[in-house]
Amino acid sequence: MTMNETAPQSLHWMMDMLESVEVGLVVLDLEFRVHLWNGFMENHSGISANTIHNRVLFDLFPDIPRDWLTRKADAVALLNTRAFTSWEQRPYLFRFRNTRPITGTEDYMFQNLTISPLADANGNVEKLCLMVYDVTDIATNKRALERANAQLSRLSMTDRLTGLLNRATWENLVDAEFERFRRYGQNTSLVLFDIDAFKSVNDRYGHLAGDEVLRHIAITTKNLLRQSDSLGRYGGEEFGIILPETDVEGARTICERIREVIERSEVQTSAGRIRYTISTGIAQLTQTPKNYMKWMQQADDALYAAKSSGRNRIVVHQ
Ligand SMILES: Nc1nc2c(ncn2[C@@H]2O[C@H](COP(=O)(O)OP(=O)(O)OP(=O)(O)O)[C@@H](O)[C@H]2O)c(=O)[nH]1
Repeated sequence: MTMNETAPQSLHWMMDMLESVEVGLVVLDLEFRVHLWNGFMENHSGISANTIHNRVLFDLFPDIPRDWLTRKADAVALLNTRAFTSWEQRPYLFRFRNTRPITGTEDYMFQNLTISPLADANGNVEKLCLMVYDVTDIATNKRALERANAQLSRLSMTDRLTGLLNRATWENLVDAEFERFRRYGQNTSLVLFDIDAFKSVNDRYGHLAGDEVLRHIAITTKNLLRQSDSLGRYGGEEFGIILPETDVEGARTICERIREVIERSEVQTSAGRIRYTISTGIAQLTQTPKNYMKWMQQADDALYAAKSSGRNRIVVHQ
């Protein structure tokens, strides 16, 4: 406002600005009746200022969390201070459709909200101003970044071909299980298994078909295990399972089931139908091994014994 302007003129301009600013402005009295509803609010709600004038906000917006907003507004009026809520605490107050073309992936407009006290000439707070900021772009970017980060950390823990835990991640779990045993002495079994004569599968059907066999073994085995068991791809055609709270007899039963299901399966590949078998070594954790690597060595010795005694069988480390 400059000195030359008359007050009504400046008021007119200011009202124009309030009308057209890209922020939602709502003035409410302490009964939540609406006294100002700017263009932003009209455009996004489809409700005109004339319609909503003097109406109680909650009557036209039954979705607004009444208790929450009342508590906030009471505090603002009582303390005569502003309150702020970000989209991360509450994605939106007014359920407006997202109209941004670029961030059209989100259905609703994300909003930051400020509630300001409006005092009269005597300093009494009788009205409140809600300022509604459209932060859909920021929220969408942040969410996309979070999703990308989550995917990256998932990728760095898993094997690309089979989606199973990769060697490093799985070995860490073996180590953790070993430490748990040292403390609590629970039953735990470790399993290593390996596809028999996999080289001849690759030689006969090609590497891509070999890859399909690896995916088949991953899905088949995973479906036969419990959520609490940890399955990993240890090497090329070698896999490992940690079976917590499982003694050697339990482990043998599970491994026998896996062995049988695989022996009966036929993998449909682009190069033809492939049948295959696996050899398995089991080592239950006892006081003997000094570290988890020794425990893995025991399972690997058992696997070697299964291979050298004819394949398609299970050997338990004694
Ligand atoms: N298709 C495919 N083959 C792989 C992959 N990783 C390792 N291999 C193959 O797995 C085969 C392993 O061969 P070997 O170690 O001789 O073992 P094997 O032929 O299974 O014989 P045994 O284990 O003694 O029964 C090799 O031909 C590797 O090329 C992979 O990611 N994809």
